[in-house]
Amino acid sequence: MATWNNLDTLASYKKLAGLKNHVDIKEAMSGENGATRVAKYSAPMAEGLSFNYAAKQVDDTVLAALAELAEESQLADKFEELYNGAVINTGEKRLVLHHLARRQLGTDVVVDGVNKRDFYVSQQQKAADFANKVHAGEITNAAGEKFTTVVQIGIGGSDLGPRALYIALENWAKENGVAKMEAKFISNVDPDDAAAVLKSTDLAHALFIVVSKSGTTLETLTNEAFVKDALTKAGLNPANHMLAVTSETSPLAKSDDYLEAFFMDDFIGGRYSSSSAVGGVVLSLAFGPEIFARILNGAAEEDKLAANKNILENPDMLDALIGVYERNVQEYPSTAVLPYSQALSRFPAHLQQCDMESNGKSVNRFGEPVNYVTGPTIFGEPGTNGQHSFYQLLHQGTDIVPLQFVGFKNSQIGMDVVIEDSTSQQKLCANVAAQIVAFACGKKDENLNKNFEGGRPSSIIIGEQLTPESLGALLAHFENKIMFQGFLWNVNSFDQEGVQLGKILAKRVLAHDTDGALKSYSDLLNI
Ligand SMILES: O=P(O)(O)OC[C@H]1O[C@H](O)[C@H](O)[C@@H](O)[C@@H]1O
Repeated sequence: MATWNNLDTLASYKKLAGLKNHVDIKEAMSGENGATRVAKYSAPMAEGLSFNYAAKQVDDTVLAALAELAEESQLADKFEELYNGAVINTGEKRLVLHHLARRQLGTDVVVDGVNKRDFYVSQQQKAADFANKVHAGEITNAAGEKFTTVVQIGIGGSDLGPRALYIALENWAKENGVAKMEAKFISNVDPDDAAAVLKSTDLAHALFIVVSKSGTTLETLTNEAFVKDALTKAGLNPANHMLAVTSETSPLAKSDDYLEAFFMDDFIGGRYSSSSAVGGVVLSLAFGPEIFARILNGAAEEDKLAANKNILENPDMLDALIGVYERNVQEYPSTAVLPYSQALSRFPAHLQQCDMESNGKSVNRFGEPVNYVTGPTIFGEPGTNGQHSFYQLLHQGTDIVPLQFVGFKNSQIGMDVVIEDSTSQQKLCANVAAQIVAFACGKKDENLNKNFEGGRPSSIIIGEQLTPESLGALLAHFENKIMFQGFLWNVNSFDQEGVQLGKILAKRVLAHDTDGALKSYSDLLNI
């Protein structure tokens, strides 16, 4: 059994803390040194991806200290315990089994007589069979016509991951002849969200998936009622158009109002649920079950690498360790995720939840306050768009923001044009290469307003093309990175008590049970 200790009690952490500013990135990345580092500091990921950390503030000395930290904090042992079914989510006393939904790792985990691997596989099979029947026209609307659109109703983890994955493969699927149904998403309780989607959707040919692990989320239940109302007003029977994805213990599971229900369980956290039926049903309907299976395979391949004890061969663990060095030793408050891929436009939004809801904690896994900083603020946008927006602060602002770039050598659609001797894809990739060096090396100018200090660290994940497999590997990389960081900070990354208070107060506002400032704001907003 691994032992769980606070980061600041570890001898290896104290050693690491002595290496503050050990590497001058500007110097390290200039001239031939830079070229040597780019070749040397790269770790293969699954599915042809690679994690290049040449422009991070590391050298062999820092890496050796990070390896000691990984060993002393027993990261690999903790991961092994997690996927073999230990109660890692101490706050809710739950297992953490999203890796098992990808089938590859670990022994069989049996809870209350149920083999969990078999359970997840059976739900995937059920989603696959259902999707195949919809595509074949064996499951149709009341008029016997095929469904053409699928609309997911969910929020947080029941929206962000599946939506990011759908958008990531939408064009790829069309290009590769596997686009089966258009997918849309309703998440916000703002009535304009549901209204806009409903107005642009052919209701008679649409399937709606109500996705809520708990089955109690206000926004989702409200939007479900909103959609049912629209279906009824259109003369359609909601029971012929609605599906549910929920946990077996949720109130939704007991309803007969759905054409079909698919299940996950309490051992898969909302923000880690893309690999379960939460992502599986919508993605199998949109692209076919084979494509969803390919995403899972990519994730499973990355998970295998995450089990490696050697940090130089474990890009997920290494990324996590470098992130903790940046956060706790270098004291950088935030991290930007910058995919140079329009298809990944919602991936940073997914990571915002996955990372900040997991590691935005002030107490350790035993409920005691920690004396060090934990999860950084995460934000991001695709490049090159971000360059024309917030990169000013990243280049010349007073805070240093570590950067995580993602880039692909090839586009998904392949349509391109040569303008001034280069393709658009080449321009995209040229920009990410330029940014890494600009951030690291800077450029001296006598005019301080035009001076670039440099010394701003970044890493890049490079792939051939964004495919189902590489997307799965990318998803798993960040999930595993976040998990390892939670282990290092000794926090429970798998609960989210911090979201409760706002929900409780909103209920009080709606019940007119307010006083003080809550009453004043309620009045100002005309509630
Ligand atoms: O899937 P649900 O139970 O409806 O939950 C949806 C989301 O809402 C909650 O407030 C949590 O903060 C998220 O972790 C969760 O993903």
